[in-house]
Amino acid sequence: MNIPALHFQQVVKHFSSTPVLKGIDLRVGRGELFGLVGVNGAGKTSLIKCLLDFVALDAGRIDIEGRPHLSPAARAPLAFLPERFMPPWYLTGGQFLATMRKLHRAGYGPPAVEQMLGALALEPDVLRKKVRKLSKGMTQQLGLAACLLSDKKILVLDEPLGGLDPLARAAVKRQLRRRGGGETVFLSAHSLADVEQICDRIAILHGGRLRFVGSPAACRESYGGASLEQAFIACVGEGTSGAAHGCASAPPQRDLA
Ligand SMILES: Nc1ncnc2c1ncn2[C@@H]1O[C@H](COP(=O)(O)OP(=O)(O)OP(=O)(O)O)[C@@H](O)[C@H]1O
Repeated sequence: MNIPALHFQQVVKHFSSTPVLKGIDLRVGRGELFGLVGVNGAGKTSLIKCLLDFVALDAGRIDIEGRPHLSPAARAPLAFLPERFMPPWYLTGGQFLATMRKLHRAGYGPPAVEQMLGALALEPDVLRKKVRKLSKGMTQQLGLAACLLSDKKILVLDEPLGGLDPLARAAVKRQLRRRGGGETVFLSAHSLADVEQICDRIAILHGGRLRFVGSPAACRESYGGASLEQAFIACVGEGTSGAAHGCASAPPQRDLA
């Protein structure tokens, strides 16, 4: 049997009495580059937090490579880049990467670091600078470098492309597509052009449910529109109750997975 890298089953999450995730079913295959998209506040970060056991599920289950996500051993194959990445301010970039190498129990040395920084279009002097002196984009790139160097099988990246300049974004996308070890990537993003370029499949989260799961091409086909952005707008506009980012009734779902 083909065990998925990530398997969300009827995942429900409320914050106070507000339902954010209303029963998410999703399989992410091994080696897939999977993009989670949705409007601001749709629940993308919440789903990622559920996966990482940063918050408890109200119902449902998540398996990582066939093992319940609540077990620390099940989460061992994950490397994570948070949306608002803030490494310890007092470390230099080099010290941060060395710390992450230990935490990830990875075996890379200075040549791999140098190569990764080059591949991500990041100047090598980030290794000498204190991270508090790095720009937001440079800090994010440093976090991405730690994830990509981690030797972990599943990379969970919350908006890894947000806030990067066009050069850095192109370099990160190239690196994500090129990843050597066949890692699974589960990322959230807002730029649908980026998602279309790099993701094998996407899921559109809206109103607490998945409206669509499938390839970007299938999404365009399903919802029409010349671009994925137009298809996305048609998808999240369909069947809404008029609530800002939610819908009162169960919306239609086109699950092409
Ligand atoms: N700790 C929390 N306590 C209460 N409500 C929360 C908490 N975390 C998230 N929420 C709410 O859950 C909803 C989903 O938030 P979430 O951050 O998951 O959305 P998102 O899709 O990642 O948004 P964005 O694209 O803006 O980053 C929002 O309404 C948010 O206010």
